[in-house]
Amino acid sequence: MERTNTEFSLSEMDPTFMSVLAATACGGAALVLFMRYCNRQRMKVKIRKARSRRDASVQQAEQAVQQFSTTKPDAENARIVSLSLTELTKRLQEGSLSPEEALHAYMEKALEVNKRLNCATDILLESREQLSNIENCRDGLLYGVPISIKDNVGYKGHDSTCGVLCKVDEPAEEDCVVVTVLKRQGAIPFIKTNIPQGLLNYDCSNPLFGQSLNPHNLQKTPGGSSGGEGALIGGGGSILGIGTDIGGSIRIPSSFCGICGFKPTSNRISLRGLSSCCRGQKSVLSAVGPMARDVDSLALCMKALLCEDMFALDPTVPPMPFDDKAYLSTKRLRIGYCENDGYLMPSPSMSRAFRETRELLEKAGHTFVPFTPPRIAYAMHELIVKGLLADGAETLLSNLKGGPVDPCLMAQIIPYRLPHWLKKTLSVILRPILPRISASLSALCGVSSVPDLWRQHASVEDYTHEFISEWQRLKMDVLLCPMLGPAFNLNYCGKLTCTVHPPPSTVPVDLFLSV
Ligand SMILES: CCCCCCCC/C=C\CCCCCCCC(=O)NCC(=O)O
Repeated sequence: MERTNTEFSLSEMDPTFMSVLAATACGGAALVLFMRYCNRQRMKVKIRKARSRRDASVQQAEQAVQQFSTTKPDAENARIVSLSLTELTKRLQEGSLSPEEALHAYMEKALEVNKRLNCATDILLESREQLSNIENCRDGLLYGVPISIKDNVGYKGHDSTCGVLCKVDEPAEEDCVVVTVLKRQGAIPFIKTNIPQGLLNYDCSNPLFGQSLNPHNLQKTPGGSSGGEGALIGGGGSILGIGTDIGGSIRIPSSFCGICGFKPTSNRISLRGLSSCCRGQKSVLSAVGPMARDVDSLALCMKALLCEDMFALDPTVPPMPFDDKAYLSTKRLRIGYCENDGYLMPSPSMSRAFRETRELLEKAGHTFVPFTPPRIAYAMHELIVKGLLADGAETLLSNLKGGPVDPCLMAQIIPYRLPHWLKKTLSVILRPILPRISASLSALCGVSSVPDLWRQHASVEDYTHEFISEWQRLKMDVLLCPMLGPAFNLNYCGKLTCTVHPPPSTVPVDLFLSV
């Protein structure tokens, strides 16, 4: 057969051209490999830097504690860290205990807990400098109380990493509003605590600081994302901590670690100066709140925060002080209850805890009415998942760029990374057999346009009113519902958000209340 003049074989090509082609290909491949190598080195340097900074602060704190114990050998540290917050504040205010003693007792205990649970990301050595003018805060509600803050709570001169590499070496220029107000109330932030990478997860591990462990069982997670707080407070290394919560980040670690946590309405406490990996997301709002050993401590912290200072520093916060009358009221309540929302079934131990709580409250004279949250599957997929990831997870994924993905997040991230068309196709194929996975995959695509985002926001608004109307129709004062728990195994939480069915549990649990 005759050849056309456009056909030619490789063997007939000019050897010089061939060599240039081969050299270009090799050079290109070498360049890619070199860039990858450089990127990996940069990544390692950042991780090493963050860790060594944390380790150096731990070492300096150990020395400070050592030094203090030689100058004050009779300090009753074990006794100090066993006091409740009410007792501690009383002793500090009457002067039978100094802020210096309280701080060093807690620093010693926190360092011990951190060794066991790996829950600290930074020790705030400035806390010792704060002691020199702490007398100016003598009238503060938290005068001399050492407190812990979650990694993403801005503290001047320190990183708020959110567990991602791109936020290393980006120290806060100022204390955030919450820290400023707490300091003015006499509190002494002395430690920052660990989080899961990107904060959108219920475990507590990231490539910078590693995995935090549960204070009651080292095989389990403390939960997330305020997991370092849960571990530290549950382990006795802090008496009061500050966490943040969008979809359970205060409540879940509180449940897993056997402590109390409170998620106020968003913007009841200022969010100014806090770090996030999905800033600007407005469908499911974040909130700052306290975590502690008992409910009275949560109330005291809320009371301290809801003051003129906060309302002046962040005028977007409604100037509503803490309602002492409502908190102290002994009025019988009308309590809505929902043991099973039909979407996530509580574990047997959590059901038992729920029923025992209900019985106790009924005996105390409170009235119970059944409450069913409206359209729960729709709310989960269309409002929560679609809202949190309205951008198709682009912002979260861009925050993870340039670094390894933590094993606790991997299962959750894989579907986020699928191309849009594949998520949509899989969603259609899976609809008849796995309707929840199908709905989640569709929601993971996010919104398609600005009008679609507005529609999503409008749907959230409508749902909120639907929920409130049902609450009002039943004349409820509060709602009692179970919390996720007991604590899960390490690395399980990312899979939970993928499979969205209840975790099997054989661990007996005591009564953990989410307030
Ligand atoms: C096979 C495909 C199914 C994939 C389904 C994945 C659905 C996951 C969607 C969203 C994840 C939601 C995680 C929410 C975690 C919230 C934690 C939190 O409150 N963080 C906020 C904070 O710390 O401030």
